[in-house]
Amino acid sequence: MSLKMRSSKPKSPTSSPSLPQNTFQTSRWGASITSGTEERVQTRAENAEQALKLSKEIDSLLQEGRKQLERRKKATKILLLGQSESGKSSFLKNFQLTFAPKHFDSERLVWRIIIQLNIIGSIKTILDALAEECEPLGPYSSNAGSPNTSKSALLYLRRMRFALSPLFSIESDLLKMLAPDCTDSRDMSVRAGAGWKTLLRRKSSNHDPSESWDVRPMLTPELDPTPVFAAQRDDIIAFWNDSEVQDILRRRKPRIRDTPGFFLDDLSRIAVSNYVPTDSDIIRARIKTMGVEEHTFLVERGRDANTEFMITDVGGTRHQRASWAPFFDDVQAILFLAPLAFNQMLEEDSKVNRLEDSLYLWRDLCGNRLLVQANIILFFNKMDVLASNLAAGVMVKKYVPTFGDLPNDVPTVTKYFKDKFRIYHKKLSPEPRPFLSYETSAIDIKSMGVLLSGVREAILRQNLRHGDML
Ligand SMILES: Nc1nc2c(ncn2[C@@H]2O[C@H](COP(=O)(O)OP(=O)(O)OP(=O)(O)O)[C@@H](O)[C@H]2O)c(=O)[nH]1
Ligand SMILES: [Mg+2]
Repeated sequence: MSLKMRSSKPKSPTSSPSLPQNTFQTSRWGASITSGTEERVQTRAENAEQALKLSKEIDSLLQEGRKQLERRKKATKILLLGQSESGKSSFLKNFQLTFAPKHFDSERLVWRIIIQLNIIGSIKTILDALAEECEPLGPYSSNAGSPNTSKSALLYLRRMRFALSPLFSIESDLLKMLAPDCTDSRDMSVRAGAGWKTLLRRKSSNHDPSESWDVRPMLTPELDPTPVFAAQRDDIIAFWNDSEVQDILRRRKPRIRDTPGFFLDDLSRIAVSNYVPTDSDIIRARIKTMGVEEHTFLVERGRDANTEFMITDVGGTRHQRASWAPFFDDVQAILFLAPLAFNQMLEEDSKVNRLEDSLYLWRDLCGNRLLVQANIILFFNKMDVLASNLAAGVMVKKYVPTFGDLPNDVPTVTKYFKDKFRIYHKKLSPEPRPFLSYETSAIDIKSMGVLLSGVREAILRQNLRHGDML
């Protein structure tokens, strides 16, 4: 629909032959019939011009609205589901990296801060582990602690705690700004729609997007951990590599290397003043999702350039799952992520095994009548973690006795659990539907790019078949 104005543009009053130029026309006191008429004509002309401008603006707004609606109709609509830490937000980042790399790039420095907060979290985990060993009666006790630890460990702990205190005060200030509900970066979560990325961008010093990412400090000095990391780099690396610290950490579970957002092995590269996160760093950065986040972005290149993605990412902890259902409607595919974490417990409930929890969730989804028409694709994510666990000698039968004496290798273990998911899918689906599953490692960005392109194609084909995309 186009909004057309009936009036045509009137001739300019100054060009009208009926209004001869004379000095009174411009004189304030020369008000005359002639000038009054001219004023009216001029006002009318201005009004008409304004109306025309408004009409054009409305036209272009309507056109933009129409385009948006068209894009939305053609959008690829995906819902990411799965327990907390299953990798949903990492999938989202991979989608953005694959289909909207410029958009992904524009957020690079925002992720630097999250990665730095992740590192502060890991340092705190080490200090806590040391404190439990060396100061069992609290930080003011003179007790040397467990017989396994030396007096020098206690001194080391106290020295590092003091040396790194500026980092902890920056952590506290950053969290107040980003995630006021959290006091520790290890629990850092941001509410959907809180606009934390925008907040960080706004706080950044004027970054010129035409420049490559550089050493420019992103935050005001009091809020920027970068200089402190750069100054303490060698001490932090030595602390992390200290043999006594490593001994203490070896006795603890979960292994610090298995915790999300672990970057201590990369300190020599990251704790520098000109650190810019790599794509892979960004995928590995950890921040918990709270609530439901809807992400919309345009495909930036290729034959589908300018078509839209709408990806809904949800928080996966148990108490958040009730909020998923309203988003089941109107999606073309649900990607369900289920890491084969047979040897781990949920963070929010240490009595519940993660794999069992994923199976429960899967059963609920398969049997859900609201989802009878939905395309559900299952991803056994974190395959690299499974492989490293099995390589380290973790035995499946210790956690899942029915696994028995089957070979404790990746193909057998994967098939064993995949069959369980397949059986529930067949038994509980209200109507027969194909069982689609893939094994992934969301931190392997190259393979993810290929896989996600395939997933998108499949989703589009499916919709073409149903006529929705035409
Ligand atoms: N090693 C490894 N780490 C992964 C993989 N997928 C995700 N991660 C990491 O696991 C952590 C948790 O991933 P997220 O994507 O934040 O998990 P989530 O499902 O969004 O979790 P919630 O937001 O709490 O529901 C992050 O640090 C990721 O980098 C994977 O395949 N392998
Ligand atoms: Mg998340």
